[in-house]
Amino acid sequence: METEADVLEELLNIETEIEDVQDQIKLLLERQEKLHERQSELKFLLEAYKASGTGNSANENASRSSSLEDWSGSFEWDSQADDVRLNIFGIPSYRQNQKEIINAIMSGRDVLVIMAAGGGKSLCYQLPAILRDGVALVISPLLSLIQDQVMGLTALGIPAFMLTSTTSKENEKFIYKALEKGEGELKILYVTPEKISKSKRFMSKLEKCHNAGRLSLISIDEAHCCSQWGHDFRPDYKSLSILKTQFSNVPVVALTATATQKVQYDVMEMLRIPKCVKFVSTVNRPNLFYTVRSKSSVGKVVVDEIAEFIQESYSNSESGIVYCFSRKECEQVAAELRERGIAADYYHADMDVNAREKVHTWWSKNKLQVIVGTVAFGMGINKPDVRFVIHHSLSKSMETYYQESGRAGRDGLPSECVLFYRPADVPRQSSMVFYENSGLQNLYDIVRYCQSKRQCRRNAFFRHFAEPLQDCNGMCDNCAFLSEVMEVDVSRHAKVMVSLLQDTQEKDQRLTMLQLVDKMKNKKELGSDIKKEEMEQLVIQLILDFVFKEEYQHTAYATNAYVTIGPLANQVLQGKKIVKLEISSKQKNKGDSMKSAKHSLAFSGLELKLDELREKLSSGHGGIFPHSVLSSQQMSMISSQKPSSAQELEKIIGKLKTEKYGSKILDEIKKYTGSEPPDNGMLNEEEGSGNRASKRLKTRKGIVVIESSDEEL
Ligand SMILES: Nc1ncnc2c1ncn2[C@@H]1O[C@H](COP(=O)(O)OP(=O)(O)OP(=O)(O)O)[C@@H](O)[C@H]1O
Repeated sequence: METEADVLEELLNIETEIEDVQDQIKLLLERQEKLHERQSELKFLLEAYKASGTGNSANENASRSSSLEDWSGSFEWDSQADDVRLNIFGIPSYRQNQKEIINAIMSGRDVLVIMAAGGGKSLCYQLPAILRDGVALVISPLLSLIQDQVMGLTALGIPAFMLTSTTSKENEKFIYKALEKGEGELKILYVTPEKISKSKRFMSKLEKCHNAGRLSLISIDEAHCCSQWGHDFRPDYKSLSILKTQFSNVPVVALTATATQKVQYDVMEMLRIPKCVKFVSTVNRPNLFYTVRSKSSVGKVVVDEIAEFIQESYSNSESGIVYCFSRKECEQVAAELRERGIAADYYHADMDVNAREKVHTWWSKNKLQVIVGTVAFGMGINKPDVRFVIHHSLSKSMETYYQESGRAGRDGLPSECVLFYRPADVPRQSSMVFYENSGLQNLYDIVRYCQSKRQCRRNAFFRHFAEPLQDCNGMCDNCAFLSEVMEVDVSRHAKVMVSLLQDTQEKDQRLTMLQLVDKMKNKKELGSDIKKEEMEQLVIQLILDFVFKEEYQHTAYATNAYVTIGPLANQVLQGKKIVKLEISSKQKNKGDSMKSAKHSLAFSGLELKLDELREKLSSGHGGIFPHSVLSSQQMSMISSQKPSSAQELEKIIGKLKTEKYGSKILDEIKKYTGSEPPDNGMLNEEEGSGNRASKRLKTRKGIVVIESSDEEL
């Protein structure tokens, strides 16, 4: 006979089960959304494969245009464009996609350009701006970016101006006259998006310029700021939709370094350019070496390790950035690096503009080696020779990390990106991003990147940006150091953890991640077979696997993140879900790892430069260098990495004398020139008749072995 208590119990059980089912439905719906997203990405990829007609070559698909139109052919402006490129910009040849983009713009089409940092986006709109009649309008989000661009263009003798809060009355008058009446020389005008959204006066002058047929093109830099899904949404970018509506016959060029499929669609919609020609270059940055290092729970140890890394690897004051989570942390880390003898200063949004500008300028002029910044130190950094970007803590998404780490090596030379990861940093970030669109999903993606000890870091980027995989060439820690990683079954630990958390919740109590790990220490039945750090890793793994979830509580001062039971917790309790953790069985000596990384970097740097030499030497000389010196992948990797001067070459190859691989490459050179390199001075290129290519090789080798040379390549 059922009693009232029995009924009540069953009712409670059913209610709990309903909640459980609802959680699972939510989870499945989220999963469905992700699958839909991936489905459309894969369809896009398939189209790209078909368009290239290759079916399976990742490299050939690294650069994609959305339409089958051929923009690489001959156009009537070719010779004029070549002339401007060479004689005004001083650029000897186009990089991947540049010519095609210029041709599409010159043909009057709207264009969306996705090109990695340092890829050369500016030329794509600046060159057509010079070729086309009239004034090109460029919208760029930051004053500092605009100032740099205008300064650079002015130095090249191009009539470029900006209309911002810093513009003098005199210049403003000149600009308005030029727009309205076509008086004076104005080819490129930079404004911030606020000008479009807030200045009626400016918009009316622009309209007059357009009505007189003098608005040549509209370029929108950092176009991802249009999208709420992007990592840097700016409300003022929304108002840019007016441009295409008002000036429908003027080509719009939207440019950004990164945009997922979702962001691309969003940008096209926002800017009203649905039929634009899309040029997507690879996100691959072959010169960047990606590493994730485990981060100590002791703050001083982390700074010690960062300082050691900088002093060991970049003792010649090579520039770098250290990204921190908070303003306070920035100031602290900068001070501690200074105590350790490193010229470092901090940069964050809480400083006044002058102080920030001063730090940025000092760093740009190499008077300061390291900037320790928050995300505020972001767009507008165009220093080409940043050799390392260190993340003192986790970024909030893969996109943000790609952008921030991508500030390294814009000059194409080998550079390092190191992320210090500690599971305890996850709740710090999650309590900041959980209210953002897809904030947690995005954060968990980068957390997966950090937790993995096996997956190629580069592949994680390719997957994230839905791009065909390319070879990493050993340029990430997981590919370069095959440390022994075991997949350990920790289902037993997970079960105990779930029970513990359930018990706590039943008592109406909450636990943070660290409190949960702390309580696990007292569970004698588990022994001590997994360490505290691994236990932390396990909590995060369980969050990623939907066994746990994070919940937030606001206090007057902060938002706290707690770990609570997630939709798949019962599966673990019932033994239906196996939980595995990647654990390094033999921790590699960090010093050794970094040294090998340096060798690997130096080697790849040498190969980059040697391939350049090989290409140059073999052209017209029947191939003096054998292909065996370099793999074809390395050669294809090289083609986009051209050193522009002997100085660049020298810097890399200067290591020949000391680095492990130097002698190997010297031997190769000897083999193919048949002689020792001259150990003083350089051979005159015009000297002698004999094998000129071989002499030129010796000449290059002169650069290799001699400290100084100003010969241009
Ligand atoms: N075809 C080329 N050959 C050699 N150098 C080039 C070429 N195109 C551009 N560059 C140079 O490459 C550097 C980076 O170019 P640019 O500033 O346009 O990059 P970007 O794509 O805008 O990068 P970011 O997104 O980081 O701002 C500049 O110094 C530029 O002069």
